[in-house]
Amino acid sequence: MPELMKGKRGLVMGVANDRSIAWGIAKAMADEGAELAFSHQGEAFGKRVEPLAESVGSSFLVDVDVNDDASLDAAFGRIAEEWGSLDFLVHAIAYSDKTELTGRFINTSRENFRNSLTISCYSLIEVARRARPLMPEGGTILTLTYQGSNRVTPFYNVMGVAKAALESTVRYLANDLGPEGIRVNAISPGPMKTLAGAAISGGRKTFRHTEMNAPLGRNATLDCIGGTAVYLASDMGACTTGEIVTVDGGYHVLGMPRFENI
Ligand SMILES: NC(=O)c1ccc[n+]([C@@H]2O[C@H](COP(=O)([O-])OP(=O)(O)OC[C@H]3O[C@@H](n4cnc5c(N)ncnc54)[C@H](O)[C@@H]3O)[C@@H](O)[C@H]2O)c1
Repeated sequence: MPELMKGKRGLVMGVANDRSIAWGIAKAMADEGAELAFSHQGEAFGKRVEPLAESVGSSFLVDVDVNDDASLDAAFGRIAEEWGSLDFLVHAIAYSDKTELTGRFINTSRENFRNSLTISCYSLIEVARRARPLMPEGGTILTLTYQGSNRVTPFYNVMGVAKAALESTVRYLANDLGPEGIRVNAISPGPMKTLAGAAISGGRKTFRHTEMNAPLGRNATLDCIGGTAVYLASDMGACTTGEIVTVDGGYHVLGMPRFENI
């Protein structure tokens, strides 16, 4: 079996548990021979991430809150010290106050707007700036988005705006870093049953609706998302940057649901 990520080292940010999209990506990367470091948000998540990291042969954990510059500096400092370079980075981080992932969009507060966009979008710029000097021979940066960025999805609210900004950020970073051989792409999975997914009101209905109507009749899986991440981060994706790759059973091509489902 070919090991598409053999000899490549990557930092995976955003594993909270074994249902996290970042974990699906980490497993796929490890299966293809990558060496991994993990960032976790705080000690409680650290305890959950530790055994998962161990199961893919990694004991390289760093505690990062993307709102805390010092924790970002420390994490990238350690990578520079221990590895000297980085081949890929996975940014699977998003946050909005749960109370605004329900009800009407018009009630979005300034504080939660600022916080959601800072954590879910601006943090990609922060990590890209720190990863860049560690990628002198080029590298890959991946983030995660959702189609609520360009189509209204019930209760996705401010996260839709944050994901639209994130997708635009992917294009600007891709253009900025392309001449240095650093590729920046996003994967846009359909709804997944994760901690972040559970924060969105009516998440189960969105999951079921997508599954019922998607051309493939199925939702995304951690394995499918992981496989897409391997393609984008490996040399197979060497000519692809600034792209949003959708992994949703084809749901995004629909103009309206099947008649039998209306
Ligand atoms: N679940 C879905 O339906 C779905 C669909 C498409 C895209 N996504 C995106 O996938 C990404 C990963 O989410 P997930 O669904 O795997 O959920 P998850 O809850 O497993 O992961 C979210 C991660 O974000 C981290 N995070 C939040 N605030 C942070 C901060 N201030 N500093 C550092 N880390 C922070 C959490 O610790 C957690 O590990 C997110 O960007 C999410 O928007 C999710």
